[in-house]
This record gives sequence, C-alpha cells and structure tokens, in this order.
Amino acid sequence: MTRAESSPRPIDEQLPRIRETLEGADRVLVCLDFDGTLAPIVEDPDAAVPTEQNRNAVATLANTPSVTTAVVSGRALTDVRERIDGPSIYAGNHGLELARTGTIAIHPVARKRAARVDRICSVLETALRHIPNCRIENKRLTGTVHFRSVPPAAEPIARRITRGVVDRFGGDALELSAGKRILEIGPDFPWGKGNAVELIAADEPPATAAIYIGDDVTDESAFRAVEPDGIGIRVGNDAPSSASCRVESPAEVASFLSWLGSTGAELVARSDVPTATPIEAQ
Ligand SMILES: O=P(O)(O)OC[C@H]1O[C@H](O[C@H]2O[C@H](CO)[C@@H](O)[C@H](O)[C@H]2O)[C@H](O)[C@@H](O)[C@@H]1O
Repeated sequence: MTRAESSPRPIDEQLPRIRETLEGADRVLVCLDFDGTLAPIVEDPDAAVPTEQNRNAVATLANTPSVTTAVVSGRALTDVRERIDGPSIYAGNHGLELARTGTIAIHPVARKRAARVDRICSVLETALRHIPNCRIENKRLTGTVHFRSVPPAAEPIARRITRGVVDRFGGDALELSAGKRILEIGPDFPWGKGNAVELIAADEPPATAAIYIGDDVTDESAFRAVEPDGIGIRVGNDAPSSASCRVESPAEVASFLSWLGSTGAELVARSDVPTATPIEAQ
C-alpha cells in the first residue's frame, strides 16, 4: 500500500512514530538525496558541498553496525561519490546507475540511449550559447540544463529552446522532466529513484526500517517506496508529498541524522536484545 500525497508533518510531531518504527526493527536503511538535502542549493552546481554537520553525521551512520547508508542522487554516480564519503551504496542519475557490493549496475535501456543524450547535450551547447549563464551538465545517462543563473527575461526562451531540441532529437527515446530551476533529459521509460531504493532495500533483512530523505520531485517515487512502513522525510516547504515527515533545511537534516546516529541507533540495538524470560528474570 502506498501513502497518498498530503502535507508532510513537521518531524518533531512524528518522533513517536519514528521511535516506534526503530524499536520494532533490527536494522535501519538510510537513503539520502544529495542536492538540497545534504548540500544546500547553490547557484553553481559544481560548488555544491554537504554541510559539515551532514558530512559528520553521514560518517557516523556509515560506521554504525546496525545502519546501512546509501546516497541516491540525480547527479552522475562518479560526481556524487566524490562529494560525500562514507555510504556503502550510491545510486546516480536518478537510480539509473547503482554501485553496491563492489559492482556498478547501469540500466540497460539507459545505456543504449546514452549516445543520444550526449548528442542532445552537444546540440544544446550550440543552441543555448547566446543565453547568459545557461549551463548544460552532461551526466552521460541523463543531461541537465540549468537556469538558476540565467537572467529572468531570458529563462522562458531558454526553456523553449531546450524543449524544441529534445522534441526534435529525442523522439520517443528521451523525455524532459523538471527539477529545481532545471530541466532534465533522460530515457523515456518508467524508472526512478523509487526503483533504486526498492533494489537497495531488497538486500536488507526483513526487519529493516527504511528511511528516505529528499527535497525534490524525483524524490517522490522514493518516498512511495519506503512509506508507510518506513519513513519518508521531505526537505523544504510544505508542498504536498508522499513523505509523512518534513524538515525545513539541510541543517535540520543534520540534526535528524545526528539523532539517528545516537538515540535512533540505540533504539534499534535495544530491540536486538532478547527479552528476559520469566525464568531468567527470577
Ligand atoms: O537528486 P539530487 O542529488 O538532489 O540531484 C538533483 C539535481 O541536483 C543538482 O542541481 C540542483 O542543485 C544545484 C546546486 O545546488 C542547483 O544549482 C540547481 O539549480 C539544482 O537543480 C545537479 O546539478 C543536477 O544534476 C541534479 O539532477
């Protein structure tokens, strides 16, 4: 059963449910989006870095035996891996590439369509060359056109040009989707972060509590993958979401991850200790 979209509740209100979920679990799987979640949103995508508190909290969780930590990002796998250390699992390109247990799996359809993404990125470089500060990020399996630094008067035309190029050269193979001040070009088939989270969760023992934290539209499928048995946490405003909880900012993400690395992990560890039988208790 999935959770219908509604307004996520502030995380403080949801702590009793989170505690109960952790107390009933043997392990925790924590899946984390990168931009807007671990790293504050910035103008230049190359300049995005996790806050120090998030970096430390992720390192602590990655060293906690009862916790599996994963980063699930829209960035290319190689890119996001360089930006945050510690997790044993990374998914890049919105789940199209997945690195775990020493292997990297790339979705075969995305692999086949990578040449077309590359071609479109080159065409866009030329078509958008006169738009000030419009930037194309070629991520091999997907591409991103960035409008955050484009002058407001030029943004509509830049978006129109992007749509035109993808319509013309993408055919039925590629589609456009929207993110925070970006348009993303990717293979036109139903695969997203939620599928990656399901694959990651399938490797965990049955009594694992799954938590997903993210801030954007592509994180919604991942919230649906963990809710309602697990915990989805949407970062930012109170837009309708399939996540049940909300935090305001990457700083609040760090507070929650620190709590999870101390109190949260203890709740899970305690549920591991067998309860004393009446005979032992005498
Ligand atoms: O799934 P994520 O890890 O959150 O990645 C989503 C996209 O994030 C990046 O773009 C966003 O962050 C930039 C840096 O803060 C910002 O300038 C941009 O406006 C945001 O949309 C990244 O560059 C994209 O490739 C990711 O798809």
